[in-house]
This record gives sequence, structure tokens and C-alpha cells, in this order.
Amino acid sequence: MFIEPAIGNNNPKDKKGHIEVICGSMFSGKTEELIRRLNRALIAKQKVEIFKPAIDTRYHESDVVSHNETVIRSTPVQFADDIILLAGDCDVVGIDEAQFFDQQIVTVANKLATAGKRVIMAGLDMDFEGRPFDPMPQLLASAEYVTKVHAICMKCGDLASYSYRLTPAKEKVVLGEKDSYEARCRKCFYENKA
Ligand SMILES: Nc1ncnc2c1ncn2[C@@H]1O[C@H](COP(=O)(O)OP(=O)(O)O)[C@@H](O)[C@H]1O
Ligand SMILES: Cc1cn([C@H]2C[C@H](O)[C@@H](COP(=O)(O)O)O2)c(=O)[nH]c1=O
Ligand SMILES: [Zn+2]
Repeated sequence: MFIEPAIGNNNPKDKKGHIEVICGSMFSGKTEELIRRLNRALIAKQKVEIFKPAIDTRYHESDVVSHNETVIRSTPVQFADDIILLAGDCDVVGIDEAQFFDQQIVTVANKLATAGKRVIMAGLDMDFEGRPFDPMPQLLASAEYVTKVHAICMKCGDLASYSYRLTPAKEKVVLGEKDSYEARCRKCFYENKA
């Protein structure tokens, strides 16, 4: 379980920003873990701003919603740079579906953290082909704290770190849920692939 570094310290003089990245496959609990951390920051009376890419409207136009239907309000943004303007004087910045942002998200996350904010990001580390999902590798490299969470393989019940696409679509970005993806372990992911 991730334990927050110095969560209760609201003294602006002591503020030291950092980046946390929560990564893993689909259904691995990235959004639930993001919401858990953000709710705890709210309990600690910190000012929290939450963003998600505007393209992700699967469950809700603005809220961040997990597969298990835990919810937190958020602001959808088109470009990573919008986050700098909208973050204002908050203490904590939460970002879901980080893999859908442009490469500028790496500079934005670093700027916010260097300005003293706690930046918590969740995103897919691999795409449906098992390849790194840019810009996640760069975000992982910049992060002080990395948490990799795992789903359950829908084939064998082992731990899963791959997102298997059930449809023939070949584009990198195809929004979907259980209708078009399932979590799989390495063995079951590569089983039917050439
Ligand atoms: N194969 C699976 N493995 C684990 N959890 C699953 C699976 N399929 C559905 N779930 C549900 O998804 C929830 C996690 O959802 P969420 O936090 O939105 O994941 P992520 O953001 O990583 O896609 C779990 O608590 C569980 O209820
Ligand atoms: C693997 C993969 C996934 N996607 C899409 C499918 C979903 O809409 C999101 C991931 O959501 P989650 O909160 O992590 O479950 O990403 C995609 O567009 N391309 C892919 O390769
Ligand atoms: Zn498996």
C-alpha cells in the first residue's frame, strides 16, 4: 500500500513537490488507486485539482470513474498545457488516463512538481500490442514514486499486466471496456499471437 510522503504538512515553506505514477493494464485498479490518494488529500484539507483528457468520455463527460464505479469530479482538458493554467494554487494535481495526453504532459508534470505540487498520474504503461504507451515511459522516468498495479487474467486467473484487444481494430487509440478489452497475463496474452 502506498503511504503518502508528508501528507499533512500544509506549510508553504516546507512544500516540496514530486511526481507519483500509477501504471498497469486495463482493469488493474489504476483509477481506484488514484481516487483513493486524492480522497485522502481532500481529507487532509489540501486543495486538489483533477484532470483527464477530453477524449475519454466513456463513463462521464467530466468525472473520473473507475470500472467499479468509484467517482471523483474532474476537469476534462484538450491539451497538457491547459493543466498549468487550470491547476492554479492547488496543492495536489491528479491526472487520469495520462497515456492519452500529448508529449508536453512530461514538461507539465515536471513544472508542477518543481513548483511544489504533488502530481499523481495514472495511465496504461502498455498498449494492446504490449508496446510502451507514450508518453508513459517518460513520465515513469520522471517520477519519484512508481506504483505498478495488476489485474486478474481473464483466461487463467493469474496476475495480469497486459490489455488484450478482443476486436480486430489496429489503431493505437480505441476507447473501450469489457466489450473490447480483457486483462491477461504474459502467457495468455502471447498465446494466440504469431
Ligand atoms: N480482470 C479484472 N481484474 C481485476 N479487476 C477487474 C477485472 N475486471 C474488472 N475489474 C474491476 O475493475 C476494478 C478496477 O477498475 P479501475 O480502477 O477503473 O481500473 P483501471 O483504471 O486500471 O482500468 C476492480 O476493482 C474490479 O472491480
Ligand atoms: C490497451 C489500449 C487501451 N486503450 C483504451 C481503452 C480504454 O478506453 C482506455 C484505458 O482505460 P483504463 O482506465 O486503463 O481501463 O484506453 C487504447 O486506446 N489503446 C490501447 O492499446
Ligand atoms: Zn493468464
